[in-house]
Amino acid sequence: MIIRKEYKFYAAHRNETLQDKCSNIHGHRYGLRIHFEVEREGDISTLFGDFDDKIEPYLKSNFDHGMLINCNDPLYQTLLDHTKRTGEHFRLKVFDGPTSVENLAWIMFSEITEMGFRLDRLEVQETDTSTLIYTREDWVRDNRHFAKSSGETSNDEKETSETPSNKTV
Ligand SMILES: Nc1nc2c(c(=O)[nH]1)N=C([C@H](O)[C@H](O)COP(=O)(O)OP(=O)(O)OP(=O)(O)O)CN2
Repeated sequence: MIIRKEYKFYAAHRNETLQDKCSNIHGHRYGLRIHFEVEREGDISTLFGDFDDKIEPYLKSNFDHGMLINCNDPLYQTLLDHTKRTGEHFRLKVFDGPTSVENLAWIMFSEITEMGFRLDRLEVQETDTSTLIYTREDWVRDNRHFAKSSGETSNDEKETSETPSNKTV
């Protein structure tokens, strides 16, 4: 059985690796459709509120009204220097690679799995016309890829030992 829950957050980012408009700092209203695998016990499965109790604070503290940033982007150091100089802090979700919707989906799939949920798929809508549908198979394949690229043995369903944002897709 699948329960699909919808969430959204607003965040800035840029893709400095694309030599086009996307290398400018810009923002999106990211739409999420999270497909949770659930089992019913008696008349009901997981309560809808049980998902919200974990996902909403996760999005608020990590993403909403923040910036997705590649730690290899020179802009990241600029932001850190600003914080050092002024004491002003920003909400930054740090990626170890470009802040593509593919990398975002992998990080979120991993971190929501870490909360104890089992996901069937995760849909991330970045613009009015573009949505990434990221399945469990995609996630397992990415885990193997990252494990191989970091020379670790991957236990398929487990994310690699490093935190998700230390990897790129
Ligand atoms: N495969 C991917 N392609 C693109 C990504 C991505 O993460 N993965 N990201 C972008 C940029 O973030 C950009 O902001 C969106 O690009 P754009 O071409 O404007 O996207 P749409 O055509 O979907 O936007 P509409 O406003 O709906 O026309 C680019 N590509």
